[in-house]
Amino acid sequence: MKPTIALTKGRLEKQFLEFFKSIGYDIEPLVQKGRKLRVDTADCQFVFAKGVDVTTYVEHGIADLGIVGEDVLTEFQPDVYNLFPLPFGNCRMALAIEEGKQLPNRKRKIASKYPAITKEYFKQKGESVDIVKLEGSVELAPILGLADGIVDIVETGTTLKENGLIVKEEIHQYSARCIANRSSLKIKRDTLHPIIQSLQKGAVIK
Ligand SMILES: Nc1ncnc2c1ncn2[C@@H]1O[C@H](COP(=O)(O)OP(=O)(O)OP(=O)(O)O)[C@@H](O)[C@H]1O
Ligand SMILES: O=P(O)(O)OC[C@H]1O[C@H](OP(=O)(O)OP(=O)(O)O)[C@H](O)[C@@H]1O
Repeated sequence: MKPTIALTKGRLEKQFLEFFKSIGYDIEPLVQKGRKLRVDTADCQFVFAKGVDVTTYVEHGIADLGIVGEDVLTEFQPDVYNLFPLPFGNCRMALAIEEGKQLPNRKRKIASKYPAITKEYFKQKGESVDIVKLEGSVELAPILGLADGIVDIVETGTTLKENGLIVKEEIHQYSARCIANRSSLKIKRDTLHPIIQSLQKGAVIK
């Protein structure tokens, strides 16, 4: 049986394919997949899902391995093996505010797609905040007066800059990670070993 790998759709998918090709795997069936969500290559079966769902498929053993952002692992704390970092998906989590403004001297309102990371960050600082959960375009929240600041992913900084925001504090650096189902790793050791080895070796070389 081929190993099943759950791959985060979108940004990480594109970067993973480049990486997978660079370490010698045939990605043609993946490039040609169209809207298919399950695709076989010579070596593996791939399923495509949103990041948090990747962790769910791996946690339940439907996928043996997963490729997911470390931000998702930190936010949702799935019960999986967090195996090793991959050389793509680099970004940072940061607290950002409007340029030229300060956080107010009252209980702060912070908007984020990552309420658990936000809560933990302010808890470490000994501060209780009101968290407003958003699903995207988080940079809008301070501009429109919904929040005093945001906790969000920053890569190039373009989205912050073009919306008049600046990083006030960096919280964490992240990359993509390879995760594994706990029992697959034991039961399917022989099937998984070669692919894990080459992903890990490729990640070190890059
Ligand atoms: N601007 C970015 N630059 C680099 N990596 C990013 C960036 N934004 C997100 N990421 C990383 O890529 C992963 C997938 O992000 P992506 O934007 O494709 O999906 P998402 O925003 O989490 O969900 P959605 O599918 O709703 O857009 C994130 O979990 C994070 O690790
Ligand atoms: O620093 P940058 O390179 O500009 O990237 C950062 C932006 O990318 C992500 O959003 P995404 O594009 O996933 O859209 P979303 O806001 O709808 O989640 C993230 O939430 C930031 O908004």
